[in-house]
Amino acid sequence: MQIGPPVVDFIVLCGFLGSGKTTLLVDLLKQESLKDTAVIVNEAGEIGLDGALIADAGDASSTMLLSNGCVCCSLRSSLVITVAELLDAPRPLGAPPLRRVILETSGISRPGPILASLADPALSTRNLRVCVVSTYDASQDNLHEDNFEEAAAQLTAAQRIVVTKSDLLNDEALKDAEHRAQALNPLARIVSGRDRQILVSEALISQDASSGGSDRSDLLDMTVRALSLYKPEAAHARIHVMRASIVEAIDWEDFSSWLDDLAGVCGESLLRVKALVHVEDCEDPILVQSVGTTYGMPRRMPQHRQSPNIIVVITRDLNAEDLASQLPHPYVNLQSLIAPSERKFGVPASSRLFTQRSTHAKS
Ligand SMILES: Nc1nc2c(ncn2[C@@H]2O[C@H](COP(=O)(O)OP(=O)(O)OP(=O)(O)O)[C@@H](O)[C@H]2O)c(=O)[nH]1
Repeated sequence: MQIGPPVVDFIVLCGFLGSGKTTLLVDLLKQESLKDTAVIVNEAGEIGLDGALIADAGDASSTMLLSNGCVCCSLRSSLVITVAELLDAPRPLGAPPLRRVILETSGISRPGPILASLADPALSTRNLRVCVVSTYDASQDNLHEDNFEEAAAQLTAAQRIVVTKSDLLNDEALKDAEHRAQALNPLARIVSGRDRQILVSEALISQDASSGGSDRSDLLDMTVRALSLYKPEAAHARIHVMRASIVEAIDWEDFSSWLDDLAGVCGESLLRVKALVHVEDCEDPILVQSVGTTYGMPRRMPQHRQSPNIIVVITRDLNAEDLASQLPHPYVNLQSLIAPSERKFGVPASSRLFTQRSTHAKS
């Protein structure tokens, strides 16, 4: 029996300027009848061209424009109001209940503040199931120094990275682009392929895209798989993927203060944290995630009682050694996913990517 309002999938579609967000959304609206979907378009300028293209493309039940500002900074309260209005609005005659909202962000938006806005008390009871999807332009350097910070924030926040413009590349170059995208964010699922119809619906409407992987019972498998696909040789020089191990048993207060210290030490350089940890004072492991320095609500995960600890941290311009020296901690040990000796020699064995559940008592 469902308690409370029905689940509405909220897809934050991000990706740097020109990486193919609008084209993806327009293609989706052309190929599917999406009367259960609303679209919100945020454009940093006044012109509203993307909004017009999208409104023309299909039959989403409503298209709303947040223009002349960026949804992650100046328009944060407008986003909350717009989403609340969409959820409260009576449905058009004959339209099914609203199941999905897709927010196309401006190319310069960062997902962290948007996710924080969606956690606003005005929306927190609305049962939004949020998923970040980011486009990755296979034909060029997505992390050019002019756009590095925003693009890094977008790609590392994503549960799904959609490889766009594959038609411009041969098979080998496309594979390289997929590996580069995976190495930026081993926690993301890479959506790629030459069949546009499949790509578009896998990117934006498949069940997987909606759940974001965070509450799926195969979360562990997904994470192990993603990390095992990590190609060290494709790693970006400024993006550091690390794993942390719990050296001795730890309680929740110790672990959460480590998370706070991590955010404090890294500041803007912290891009993503995903952790499933066993703590002494809870029988269930706890899942906690951040996008940027914004942590979501920790959640008990009873279905993962047998899982090992999984703690993955992604930063920019700060490596594990830098962090270890600034964040000394007796119980948590951070290591780079790529040992210096492994950089040239391929994929680390997935069995080494996780710490076993500690059985030590803390002294
Ligand atoms: N060849 C090719 N071109 C594409 C593809 N996707 C997008 N483009 C082109 O890339 C340019 C930018 O695409 P958009 O969809 O507007 O990109 P965007 O991310 O919405 O851009 P902003 O709104 O500026 O952030 C347009 O000229 C598109 O036609 C693709 O899959 N293949």
